[in-house]
Amino acid sequence: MTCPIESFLQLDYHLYTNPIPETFAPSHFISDNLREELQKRSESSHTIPSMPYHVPEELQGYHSLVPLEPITPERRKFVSWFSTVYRATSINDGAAYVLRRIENFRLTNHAAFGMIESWSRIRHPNIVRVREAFTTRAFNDSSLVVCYDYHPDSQSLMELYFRSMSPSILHGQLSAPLGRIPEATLWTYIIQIANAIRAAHEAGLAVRMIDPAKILLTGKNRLRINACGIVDVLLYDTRQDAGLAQQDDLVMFGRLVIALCCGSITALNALPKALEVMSRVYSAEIKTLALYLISKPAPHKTIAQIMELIGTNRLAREMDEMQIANDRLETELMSELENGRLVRLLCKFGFINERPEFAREPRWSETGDRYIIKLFRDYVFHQVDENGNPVVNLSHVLTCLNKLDCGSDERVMLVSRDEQSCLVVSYKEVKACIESAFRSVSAVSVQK
Ligand SMILES: Nc1ncnc2c1ncn2[C@@H]1O[C@H](COP(=O)(O)OP(=O)(O)OP(=O)(O)O)[C@@H](O)[C@H]1O
Repeated sequence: MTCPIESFLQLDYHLYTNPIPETFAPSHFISDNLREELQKRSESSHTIPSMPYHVPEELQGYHSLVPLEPITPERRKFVSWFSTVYRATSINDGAAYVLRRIENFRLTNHAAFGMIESWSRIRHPNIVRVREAFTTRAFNDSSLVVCYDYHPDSQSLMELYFRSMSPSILHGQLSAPLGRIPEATLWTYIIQIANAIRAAHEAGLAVRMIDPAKILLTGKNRLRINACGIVDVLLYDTRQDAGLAQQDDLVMFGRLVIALCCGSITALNALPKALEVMSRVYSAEIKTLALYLISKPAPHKTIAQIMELIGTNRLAREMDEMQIANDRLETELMSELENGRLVRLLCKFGFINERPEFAREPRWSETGDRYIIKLFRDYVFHQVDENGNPVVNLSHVLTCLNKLDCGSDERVMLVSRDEQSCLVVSYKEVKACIESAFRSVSAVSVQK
């Protein structure tokens, strides 16, 4: 989770959708699940821990720094240094980013930042984008800071699959894995990680850290390798040949696959037992792939070959799933597109109806175009039943607004509240009235 500090305020997401009128057709709006997911992301981007924390007010063009993890005594080291991750807002574009600070790190060779530049040129859907790096004394030490894209409400594979487990499982006593990852999901993960490694290797880089704590799940089954480039800077002086480091990537990848299959990060310490668990639970192909990944380096052992081992069938299936997910999102987007259009129409209504400046001039709203708009507003929103009770029918409202927006020739009978006047007009005519009334309001308005 991006905000693991427990005392954060929790929102009840369903308050946004309840109560749902009986006539409410859910297909008019994005699904509750997607709304909840997006709402959580938005909330994560704004939450701050309630416990006190000390951060510089401004840091090389970033402000509003917020730690994304509690600073506890049992912190793990990042290579040989302690690190802290902050969310921060950029002064340049107002967007949120992640700043990973390596504490007490003294940069001896400025050329090391060349590696960050190389990483920043990689734009890949399975790699958290690297933005820039700098050193700073703003934390009262010499710190290295690397800036990454921020993925709100993401969770690392470590948090998702390993941290909630009992210490015996974390420390290698393998039993049937708790919360076993379905094989289809595992293949999705394998393909995405392999794809990220492929992008890095093709650019002549090595990922150097394929660790469950540094792989983020940023959406449903969507992985991104995080914290790229830092190890290149930290170990710049003792850097390894890129080819050897790339071979190491494949071994780390194999270890990760075994850990995910067995539900233990130390599964490799008892390899025969781990392989037995894998054979029991997963297909032979996963075991073959994992064994090949952890095998000794060889000239032909490359990420391209791993892709071949994964097989075109699986890659094609993954592509199908991605396109289906894309279609689903486009459909959801379409319904919100309609809503955006309708909100603009409603705003126009709001600007025109019951303007207090014209209150002393009833002719403004009681004659011509404006009168039609007033009656139409009543027709859309203020319907009553035979007993005079309000009718709240969202479908009626949406249908009318859609017909209005497209200027349909369909006619509608508008009746005044005192039932003394009655007009038959087309939606097209009402639309023209709204346009003209809106134009006359905006002509005398002070544009902001
Ligand atoms: N780019 C990012 N976008 C959103 N959240 C992130 C990003 N990078 C890290 N985080 C979140 O910040 C927190 C700390 O990240 P970090 O990589 O230090 O993980 P960690 O679990 O503390 O690992 P370690 O034990 O190795 O320190 C995690 O909750 C992680 O999900």
